[in-house]
Formats: sequence, structure tokens, C-alpha cells
Amino acid sequence: MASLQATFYGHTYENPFMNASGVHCMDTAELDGLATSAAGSFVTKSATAEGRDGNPEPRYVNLELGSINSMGLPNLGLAYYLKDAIQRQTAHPDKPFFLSVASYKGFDEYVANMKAIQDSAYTGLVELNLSCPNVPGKPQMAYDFEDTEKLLTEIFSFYTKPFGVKLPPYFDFMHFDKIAAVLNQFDLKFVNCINSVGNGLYIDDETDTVVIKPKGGFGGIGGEYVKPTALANVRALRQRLNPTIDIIGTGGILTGRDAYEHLLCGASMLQVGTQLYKEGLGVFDRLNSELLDILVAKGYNTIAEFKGKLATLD
Ligand SMILES: O=C1NC(=O)NC(C(=O)O)N1
Repeated sequence: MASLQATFYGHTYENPFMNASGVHCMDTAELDGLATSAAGSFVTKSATAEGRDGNPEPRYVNLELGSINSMGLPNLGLAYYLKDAIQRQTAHPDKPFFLSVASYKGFDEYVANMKAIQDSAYTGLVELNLSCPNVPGKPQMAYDFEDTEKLLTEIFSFYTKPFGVKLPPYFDFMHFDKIAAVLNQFDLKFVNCINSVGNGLYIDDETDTVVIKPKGGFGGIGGEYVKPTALANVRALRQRLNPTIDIIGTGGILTGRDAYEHLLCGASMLQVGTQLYKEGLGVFDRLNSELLDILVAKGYNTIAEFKGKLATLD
């Protein structure tokens, strides 16, 4: 009997599907919706030290082939998500989830946020977001290899709980090599590839105008547009990272086939952003059904039978 069970950091999830941070995860009510949906797990909106309104609207637009966003890390603040997470881990110890952490101010805030989690009663997984492309004037941490190494060195000097990092897309083998060489030095539990493809531009064909307000219309791109880049990053990082570091595949998952391809490239868990925004929580019922149909059609009983087994033409 085919099963979509996914093992990740010592827990067996009913299926590999989750939301992508930022979608349907702003507050306790939205998180409760994810927790009772067909998703195997879920992640919170990236928290900064203080709550933030984020960038001016319009700041998210659905497009025919995906989405563009420049939210600017709107969130209710780390203390809110920590309180929710501690209540949640106590009420449902059998349903682990991910707490996403970012930084508005840069290096020092990343450290302070991780110190706050280390000193808290939260014992679950953390997704350290090193790749928000939408804070005006702030570079994406993970595009600075030296700073990323410095930050992880500082965090691992005090942080003893399990965590992983959310990466931006890379587009050059030299960059795949460099980020993997940095990450392989640390006891990371996972890497999430990819965050949105940063600073794209979409023009409205009736008004000849950009469609989002922040940064003159520049925003992170998600959806069908990004699947080839997402698959490449999952595959390249899987080929380069220590096997102890799992991979979460994010980017361009609209169908069971897209999910299957991310798994072929080596992903263990799968995050859905744009299509969850467009379709709502029912997307998880559909994706589970479509992915299961693919396993059955191919004669697989488990994901392990094909995970990471993308064939090449050599
Ligand atoms: O990491 C992020 N990626 C995005 O595409 N958008 C959000 C945001 O702007 O808050 N953050």
C-alpha cells in the first residue's frame, strides 16, 4: 500500500507537504488552520524581534504564472510566535512544526532572536530565514558567504536546539559550491531551497505600470516561474551537502508532479507558497492525492524508493 510518509529529523510525518513561510501563517488562527489541514506540517511567518507592519500595499499580487511580493517581513513579533509555539508543542507534542525567524536590522538581530529562542521553552525546529529579498536597503544575508559563516559560527557558539536555514536561489556552480562549503561546517538539520527569486518586475499590460508599490515594483517571484530554479537548487545542494543535512524543497509546486520532481531532486519535505495562497488549504488534499497517484502508477510504496534518484543522461 503506497504511503506518503516522510521522515524528517527523527519524526515521521503523514506526508511531506507544508506551507511556505509567509503564506497562511501570520497568527494563531491561521496556524490552527494549517494544523488541522491535510498538510503534514507547517511553518510560522518569519518573526523579527519586534512586530512589523511591513511594506506599503499593494505588496502581493497573484499572476497567471505565479506571484510577486514585497511584503517586507510584516509579522506579530518573535514573542508572539514563541508564545504560540510553546503552547502548541505542549498541546500537540505529536505534531512538530517549524518556527521561522528572520531579522530586520541584520546580523545582531539574528543573534538576539536565536538567543531568545535558546532561552525559551520552545524545543522544536527553527527555520532561520537568511533570504528575505524585500527589506529596502538590506541585502539578503545568504548572498554574503562570509557573513553567513560568521553568523552561523556565532549562533552555534550558544544555540543547542535543532535548526536549519532558508536560502535564496543561487545561479552559478561556484555559488552552489561556496554556500555548501559554508553550511557543511555546521550541525544544521536542514536547508530549505528556495526562497522567492528576488527582485523580479511585473508590468500590468493595460496600465504600463508595475503592480506592487514597494521598491518601485521590484519583488520576490514565486510559482510556475521559479520551478526550474528551485529544482536546480534542491538538486545542487543535495549533491553537495553532508547527508546529515536534510533538504526542504520550495518553489513552483502546483501539482503532484511538481512535488514528485522536488523529491527526485532530493527534497525530504515540500513547501507550497503561491499555490496555497491561490487555492487555499484544500491544495494539500489535492497534492496528497496527486502525488499518491504517481507513486501507485510507478509502482512505488514509499518516497524513499525514488527520493534523490533523478536520472541524468551520462
Ligand atoms: O523571506 C521572504 N520572502 C519573500 O518572498 N517575502 C517575505 C517578505 O517580504 O516578508 N519574506
